[in-house]
Amino acid sequence: MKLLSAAQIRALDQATIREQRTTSTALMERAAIALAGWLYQHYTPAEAGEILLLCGPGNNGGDGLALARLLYLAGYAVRLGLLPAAKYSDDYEYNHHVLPKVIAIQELSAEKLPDIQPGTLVVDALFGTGLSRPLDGVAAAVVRHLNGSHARVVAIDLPSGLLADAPQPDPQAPVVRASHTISFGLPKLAFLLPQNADYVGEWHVVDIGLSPDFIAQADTPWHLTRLPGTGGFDAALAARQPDVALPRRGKFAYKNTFGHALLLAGSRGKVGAAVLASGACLRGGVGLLTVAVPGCGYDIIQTTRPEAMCLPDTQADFISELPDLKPYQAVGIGPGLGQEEASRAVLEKLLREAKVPLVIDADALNLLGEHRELLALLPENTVLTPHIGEFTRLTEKARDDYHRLDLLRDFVQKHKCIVILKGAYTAVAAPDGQVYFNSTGNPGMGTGGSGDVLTGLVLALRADQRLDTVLAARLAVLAHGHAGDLAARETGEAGLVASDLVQHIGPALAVLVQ
Ligand SMILES: NC(=O)C1=CN([C@@H]2O[C@H](COP(=O)(O)OP(=O)(O)OC[C@H]3O[C@@H](n4cnc5c(N)ncnc54)[C@H](OP(=O)(O)O)[C@@H]3O)[C@@H](O)[C@H]2O)[C@@H](O)CC1
Ligand SMILES: [K+]
Repeated sequence: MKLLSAAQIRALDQATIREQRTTSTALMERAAIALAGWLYQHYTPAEAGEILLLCGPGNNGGDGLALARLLYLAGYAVRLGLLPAAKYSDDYEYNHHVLPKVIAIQELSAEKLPDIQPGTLVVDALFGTGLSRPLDGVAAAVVRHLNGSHARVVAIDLPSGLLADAPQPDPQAPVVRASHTISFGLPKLAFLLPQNADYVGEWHVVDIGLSPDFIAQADTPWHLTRLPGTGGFDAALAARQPDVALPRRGKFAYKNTFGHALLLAGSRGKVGAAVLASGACLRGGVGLLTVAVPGCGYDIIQTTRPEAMCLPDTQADFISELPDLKPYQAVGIGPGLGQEEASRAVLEKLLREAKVPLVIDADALNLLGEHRELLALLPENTVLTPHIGEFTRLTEKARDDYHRLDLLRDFVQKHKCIVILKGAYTAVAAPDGQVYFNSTGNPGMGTGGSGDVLTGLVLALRADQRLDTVLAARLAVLAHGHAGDLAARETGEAGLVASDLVQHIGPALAVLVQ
């Protein structure tokens, strides 16, 4: 699914009106009906209490006015706080005109702020995608008052003051802190960035029938990868056509189709990383797996992973030798590797000699960060799986999340590689600069070894001869997160450990088979 800029969303609204021979007033009514439907589902009139709708002068405010009318008609108690302005949008004017006269209206001013008690349900319809400057004056006073009130806040389309697709020009200007944000048709890039989490709260998408043709043709580097069906996501967001699919295994498929992977992992005290990554690789469907470990890891791998072959290094504590690469269709390096000079030399030799896809993680990334000259050796289509700290070591400290996305796109385009930047909405960045955010996973996955599991899974899918690199990376990230969601249903988020992820990779991948 694509994520569009504010300018594209405005064009999408216009295209929808044109193509469907409707009017902007009718489209606003659809938006209001969808919002009302969401509110009916989440709050009965008794749970909602008297709802305060704060409306700005544009179409976001128009949505708020139309919603107030529908809520009133459905038996909810509502009152309005309207921002004074020199000019109002036509659909605002229309919806103001058709308001039932019994609804109480307060004109907002800095001197006379609305009564908001802790727990009051407030709908933020001040500004949406038309925000053209940081909030000041009455609008800023109202938002500060709202943020200080401990109200329950549902934001329409965007929390007011937040831009859909760019950093805030004035960090001092206030932004509404919503509990829920309800977006029309598509989520917004801003929702996926950690710096906005406190403003956006939980976000939801309601379908208002915006032009599918316009969306299909829109050009954007930003995408969200969803699970097929309804699993774990908003119904309106669930992919009818899956965003990515794992091809079914043919009846006569041979294990060569699924490849022979080599994993270089582990050092004294960190052989567990090799165990986790190799387990994930096996559960990820690899044809054959060989694990190269330091001598101290030999018995461990042979015991815990009887399905894998094991190559013990002559060094007991760390990896110092690169095996002959001929038998393998993909090579992964990094989990628990340590940062010994001998291991760095193995990494360098691998980068120079490998003719097959590589997956680079953890300590191997730290070695690349410390020896950046090695980046020039990265074979095309190598997959790197850094978390934010590791990515910073490879590039520079980002000013904010948007700057980090710029750094990410520059990096993959320069090095012709794929970066899986791990986080709440893990981003898969492709060499052409396209970025695919992930929609699965939960905070329980922020636990030791979770990254090792992802590396093993990416390695398995890179060894699969049927998949291209970007598809393999997107599938691995989606299945990894879904495995975490399945596991958390049994363990809870706090009780989730990386081994649980390995156990759930099979069912998580099965959902993606088409
Ligand atoms: N189009 C459609 O069919 C549909 C659209 N929909 C809804 O429309 C929303 C977009 O509406 P919109 O374009 O009217 O923009 P909106 O966010 O209401 O604000 C613009 C107004 O605010 C003003 N203003 C801006 N910044 C300001 C500031 N800092 N401080 C003070 N004023 C400021 C600005 O003034 P100006 O910049 O012109 O001076 C203008 O008057 C979208 O988010 C969705 O909710 C849905 O109904 C679906 C159908
Ligand atoms: K809003």
